Amino acid sequence: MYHFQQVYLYGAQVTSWKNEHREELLFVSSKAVFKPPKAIRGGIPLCFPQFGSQGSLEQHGFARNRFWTTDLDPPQLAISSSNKAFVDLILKPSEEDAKIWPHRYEFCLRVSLGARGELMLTSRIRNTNTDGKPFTFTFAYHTYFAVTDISSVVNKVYLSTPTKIAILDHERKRTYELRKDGLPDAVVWNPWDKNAKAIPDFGYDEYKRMLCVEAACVEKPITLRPGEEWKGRQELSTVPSSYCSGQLDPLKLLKGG
Ligand SMILES: O=P(O)(O)OC[C@H]1O[C@H](O)[C@H](O)[C@@H](O)[C@@H]1O
Repeated sequence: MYHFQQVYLYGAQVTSWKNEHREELLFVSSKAVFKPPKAIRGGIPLCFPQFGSQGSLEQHGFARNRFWTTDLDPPQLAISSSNKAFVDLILKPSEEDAKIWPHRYEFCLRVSLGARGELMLTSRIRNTNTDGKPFTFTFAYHTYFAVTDISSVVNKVYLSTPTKIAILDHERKRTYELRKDGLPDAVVWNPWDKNAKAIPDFGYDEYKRMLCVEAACVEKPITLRPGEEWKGRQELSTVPSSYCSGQLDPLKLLKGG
């Protein structure tokens, strides 16, 4: 039995995902601030409509800093027998948002937990502009994975990555599997010691126990015309093995189904 402890509606951010041993699989800083208007340092913030600082908006866009509401009329999505526990959330622009990003949209997010404990996030973004104008955005699931001890990781954007990514935690003999659709890029980030000290909501030495692997669409921004919809999906699961143990070959994992 897996435990899905918390879906935080602020920023529609998942802040906890536990396995059958009640071990936390996501990292949240001990100094994280759970108070608007600030993104929570950890979990899975959503970056929209801008990833990073390349653009006129605040870093990673505003979606992670907004209150979302429960979507009472969600778009039709297939519900399999193994995917019955879910919550539908929606974000629409406020008048203030429209001043900094002059577009109308509906961002529908479904967060679901599968029978094997897999955590799935499906984002559907629709252009609802009535002035006939298209809009363009970049996007990422900025997932903070909890790891035992970070070894050698650099801040990099990988373009056109495979749809499956494996993150190996040798010490815990745990491998995270990240599957993604509609998200061709992947950003790997860890602030490391000096930068971590400059982040106020990040605890001393906590950089050693986290790794962000972000399923993203950053190289080629997405453009939607009115009425068009984009879908981006991320699925996280774990397998109790590691490359070191010889039970899992990452190359086979990436090639496999
Ligand atoms: O501090 P934040 O705005 O949450 O951003 C945290 C980090 O996110 C991404 O991974 C970027 O590549 C980093 O440059 C950035 O520092």
